[in-house]
Amino acid sequence: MRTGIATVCLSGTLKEKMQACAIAGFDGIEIFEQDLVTTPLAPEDVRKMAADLGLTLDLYQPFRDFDSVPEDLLAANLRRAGAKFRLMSRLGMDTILVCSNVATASIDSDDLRAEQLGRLAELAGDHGVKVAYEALAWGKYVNDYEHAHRLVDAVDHPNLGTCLDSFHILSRDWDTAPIEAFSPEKIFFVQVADAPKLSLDVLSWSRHYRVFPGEGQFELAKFMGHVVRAGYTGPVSLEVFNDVFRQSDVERTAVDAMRSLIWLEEQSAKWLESNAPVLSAAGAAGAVAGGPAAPGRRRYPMELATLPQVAEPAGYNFAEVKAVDTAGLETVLGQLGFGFNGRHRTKDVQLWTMGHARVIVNEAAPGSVGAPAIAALGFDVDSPVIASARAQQLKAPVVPRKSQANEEVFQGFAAPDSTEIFLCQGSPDGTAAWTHEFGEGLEVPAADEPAVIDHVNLAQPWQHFDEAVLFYTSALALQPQPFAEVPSPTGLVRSQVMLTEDRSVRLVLNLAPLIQQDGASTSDRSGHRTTYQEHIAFAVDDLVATARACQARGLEFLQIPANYYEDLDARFGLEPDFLATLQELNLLYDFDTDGEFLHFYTATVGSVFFEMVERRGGYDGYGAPNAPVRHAVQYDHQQRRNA
Ligand SMILES: O=C(O)c1ccc(O)c(O)c1
Ligand SMILES: [Mg+2]
Repeated sequence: MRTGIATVCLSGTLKEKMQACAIAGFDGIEIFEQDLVTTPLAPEDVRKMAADLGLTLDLYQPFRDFDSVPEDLLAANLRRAGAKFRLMSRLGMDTILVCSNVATASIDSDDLRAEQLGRLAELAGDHGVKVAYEALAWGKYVNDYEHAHRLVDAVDHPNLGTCLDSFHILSRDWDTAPIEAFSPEKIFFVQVADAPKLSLDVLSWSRHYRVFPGEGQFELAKFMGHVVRAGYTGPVSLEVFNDVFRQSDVERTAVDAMRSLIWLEEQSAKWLESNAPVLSAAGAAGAVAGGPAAPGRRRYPMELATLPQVAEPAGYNFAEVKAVDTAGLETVLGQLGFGFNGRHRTKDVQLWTMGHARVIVNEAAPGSVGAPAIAALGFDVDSPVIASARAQQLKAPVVPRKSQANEEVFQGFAAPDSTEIFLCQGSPDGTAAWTHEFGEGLEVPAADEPAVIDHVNLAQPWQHFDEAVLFYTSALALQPQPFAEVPSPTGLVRSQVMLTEDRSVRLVLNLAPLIQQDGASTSDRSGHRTTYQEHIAFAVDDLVATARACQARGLEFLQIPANYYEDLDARFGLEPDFLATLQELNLLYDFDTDGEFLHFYTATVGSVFFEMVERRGGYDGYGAPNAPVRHAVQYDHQQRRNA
């Protein structure tokens, strides 16, 4: 698959964008007119720079409001087109994108459109260039890709074809299957963009909220499957208008973009394999009569690369918190019921366990880190080597892990928020071999609480949220859920759950408010996380008993306001004794058709706090109605601490 990206996706000057695209490994680019008009480089210099960088210049765009116009305007439009065709020859480019007309003063006649597009195709032919006609989702009369394609067929000129842009097609919910019947010579270009499902007018949605494939909710593998089956072999090019990407670090965004195409290529191959067309009677000759046709691998003109295959992780292996002064963390873990399982033989780290929940406390060198924070997560996978190869092919940055002989070597990567992700060998009984490297001979029994890590909640810098969704989807095979928005005193917190089918891994990504509670910015320009509160949640069988035991050990609970319990009672009409117990112990509660949820939070240590949860029945959420209470109480604490 030939990869491409439109310059409009990225920040910076044309030169910076081109360099970033080359570094990220793109085959080619689309040049947006704005980027060309505003560059001091001559078209010939742009052409040379692209050649030097190994980039093809695949598409010049956009050319607007050409069709469906009165005769006098057509003459002006043809003159305008001629100028652009001459510019393209200086750039060495052969394809221009022409969008369907959005002007209200245009004329609704397909005959007129076909005639005018025919004149444009003639002129393009004279200049040796090609016109790719795209139906904008908000085009005045042409807003459906099949309509655009019918016009192209009616004109039937070798210099006129269509541009298929997944956004314009999927935002309107058009069926993508008819693409397969298009003649591949008439598909001049394919653009891909994903998007979250929003109820917003389609133009605003398109211009501000497109995201890279895998970061939104469109069925792009299916779209691509139909494109591949049509026989298209040209570039698959990202065209993502996004307010965040346009102001983020250009090289980093280009890598995120490239990752999305590598992933989409694999997903498209998978879609084709699992949706292989049933062979016709003639095609199935030789197959057992009447039997189902074998869904064998079919070859298509476009070659699709695949990646090392990984299953979803089987669970959390460990969570690691890091601090210079670890005393506060040790106290809270002990009060929660964790047992100290000794120090590592060669590293300055401690192991704390409760049931199968393992927390590593990393004693950082003075000055190396700020407040205590979540530093790393370990996931159980079938094969750490295969999972690591996959992550590397998806351009995940490798983190070196120093280790001595006889010690388990973890394969590790930096997630977009700089949390280190380690791929560990899973075991059927949930144990971890590496724990032998801790406290040899010092057999401290873990508490008898059968706990596991239920979920981990990580704050994401605002400019890397979408990148994180794609990272965990593509590298770790977690499934993104639709995002929610939680009101907090510092803003609306975007919260998105990533999970495995069986829920053995639940990872919650929260968009850190721009200004955190102490007034500092949550991330510096490079996107490194500073100190937004994050947490690790453990699941137990009997939360009330756990809370009482924690209370007896002196745990400082997050104090929940009385108003909350009045509201709970109003909403659920709880049994008075039960309600009194919840209030006495600062427990939060939720109920839905699947089951019940009880949970509590600890006070915050540095930027980390802990949560204990009990899931009853099939409750699958996280107590979302309680999240605003948690945010408000934590904010209040912070204010008082700062006062
Ligand atoms: O938003 C637009 O106007 C616009 C322009 C060119 C495109 O290719 C496109 O998909 C949208
Ligand atoms: Mg487009």
